[in-house]
Amino acid sequence: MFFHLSLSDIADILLVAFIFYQVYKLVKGTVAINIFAGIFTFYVAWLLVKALNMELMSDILGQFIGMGVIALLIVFQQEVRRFLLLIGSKYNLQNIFNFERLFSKPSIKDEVAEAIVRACDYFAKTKTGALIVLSQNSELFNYAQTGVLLRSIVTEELLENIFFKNSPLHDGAVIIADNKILAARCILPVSDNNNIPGSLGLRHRAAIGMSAATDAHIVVVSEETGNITFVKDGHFKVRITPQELNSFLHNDFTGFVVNK
Ligand SMILES: Nc1ncnc2c1ncn2[C@@H]1O[C@H](COP(=O)(O)OP(=O)(O)OP(=O)(O)O)[C@@H](O)[C@H]1O
Repeated sequence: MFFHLSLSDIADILLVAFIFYQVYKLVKGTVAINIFAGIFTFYVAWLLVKALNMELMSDILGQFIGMGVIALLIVFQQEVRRFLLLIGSKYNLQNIFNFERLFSKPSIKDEVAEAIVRACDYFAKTKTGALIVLSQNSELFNYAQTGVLLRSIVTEELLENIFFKNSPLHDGAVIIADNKILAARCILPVSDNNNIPGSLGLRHRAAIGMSAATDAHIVVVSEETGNITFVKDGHFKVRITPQELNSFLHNDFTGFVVNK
């Protein structure tokens, strides 16, 4: 079968691929990826029934897709707004062609892990509350935007300065992405899980909520007890040692006992 591929067809395909990539990058590692996958499956099914000339089925699916777009816009109006804002932001334009990130596995640099471990050890000894989010595949830019964007290198001194009680940035969470401190004073989603022990307050609930909503790993240091807690996938391990923290930061989860 011969088909003609014009320049505008190529531009069309590239544009669609580009938009899909941007949407995928935005939702990768968050719960929204499931919604994205669901919509995509629905759309493919619609194309299939249309190609097979199944008129009734394609009509029903077509109606659903037409209404679905409006429903999605209403349900996700905040996210859509942020997404549109994001497109024009300087940050995103700098990273828009970063295809490398899509295929590379996130890894933490030794010096970054070391700075985090030393700072957390200091927080534990001085009973300084801290909340540090480590991005994995998701950029977490939406969450970073709730705080103060820093984009600075990770040092023990800077982390200690941020969480110092009188610092204007000490409230909320620090987000570390791509081995940089992306933002401080960020607001995280608080978990409403009833099984979380009452001894764990809002800081820990925010860490657990964040780990359930995204693929991020979170380190919490309690102001009350000085305990270091590591959180991932909605699970947490309380009272970890600096050595354990170092292993977990390097994605070695031997000994990560699951608590819910
Ligand atoms: N949604 C949130 N996002 C980010 N940070 C939060 C959030 N909720 C609370 N925090 C941080 O947690 C602090 C309050 O911690 P709280 O004492 O309630 O928690 P905790 O888990 O008992 O911790 P600690 O053991 O340190 O007392 C706030 O000052 C703020 O810095």
